[in-house]
Amino acid sequence: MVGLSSTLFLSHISVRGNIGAACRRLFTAKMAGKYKIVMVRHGESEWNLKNQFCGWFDSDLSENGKKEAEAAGEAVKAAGLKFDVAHTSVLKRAQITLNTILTKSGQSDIPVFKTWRLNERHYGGLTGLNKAETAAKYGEEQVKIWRRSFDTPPPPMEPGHPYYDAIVNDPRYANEPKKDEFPMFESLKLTIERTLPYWNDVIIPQLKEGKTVMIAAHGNSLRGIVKHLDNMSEDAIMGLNLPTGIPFVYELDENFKPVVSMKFLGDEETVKKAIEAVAAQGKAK
Ligand SMILES: O=C(OP(=O)(O)O)[C@H](O)COP(=O)(O)O
Repeated sequence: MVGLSSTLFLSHISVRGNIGAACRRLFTAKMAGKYKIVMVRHGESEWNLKNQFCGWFDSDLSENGKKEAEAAGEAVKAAGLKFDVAHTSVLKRAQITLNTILTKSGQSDIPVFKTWRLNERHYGGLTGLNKAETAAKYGEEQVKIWRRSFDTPPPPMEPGHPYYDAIVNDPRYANEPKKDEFPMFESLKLTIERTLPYWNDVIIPQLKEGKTVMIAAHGNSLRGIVKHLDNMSEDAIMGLNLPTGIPFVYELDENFKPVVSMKFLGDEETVKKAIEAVAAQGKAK
């Protein structure tokens, strides 16, 4: 289990190799933001455990992932974080993580919004493939491009794909996304294009009302939000990997620019190891 230490503290680590941004974060971390938002990638899923590209497949949490979600809830409670509203995707690994966090931190009665716009990026034809086997077949460099490039999408999910029907004909998508915008693959760029409208039209207005917001979502849908908030370059975002089940805090100024950026609720060494483990998933072994 990628656990949080029992003596929790807020770690503030640089994971992007961007010295200017790191200095800005260290400097601004001392300033109080006007708006607060806490994000978390769901706990480890069954498919994370099996090292399979998951995307829009609705994988359960693994036993370890359930424990990570509980630890995340304890961390939120220990940090004294209280939310007015929460947002999550339509996928159960994010929803269960959110429910667990809210229950553990004694705030399960807040409004929860669920949207496909916070879904993980659609991994197209890679969905269900083992990442290490894919790296052995196509090369680690190609897998890194598929996983982390900004605008190179994975191959499309064709109608004969083993998970095509389960995803395209899932009743939860009966109303949206519309058939003509239903993705068959997504790059990070495309993911951001459908996530940002939700950020701007739903979440920003709630922040403006003075609400503290929680988001439980996915590695790449959250990387898109982080790229936007921290104004990261396409190169810089390639180096960002998000660990499962470790919440992180943003505080924003009146212009919605971060004054506190990606402050993890976990000890620095644990967070660093969890991030490195995600990055290593694309190795051929
Ligand atoms: O479904 C996925 O993300 P999720 O576990 O955050 O939902 C992807 O398989 C994550 O894979 P990546 O880290 O190779 O982009």
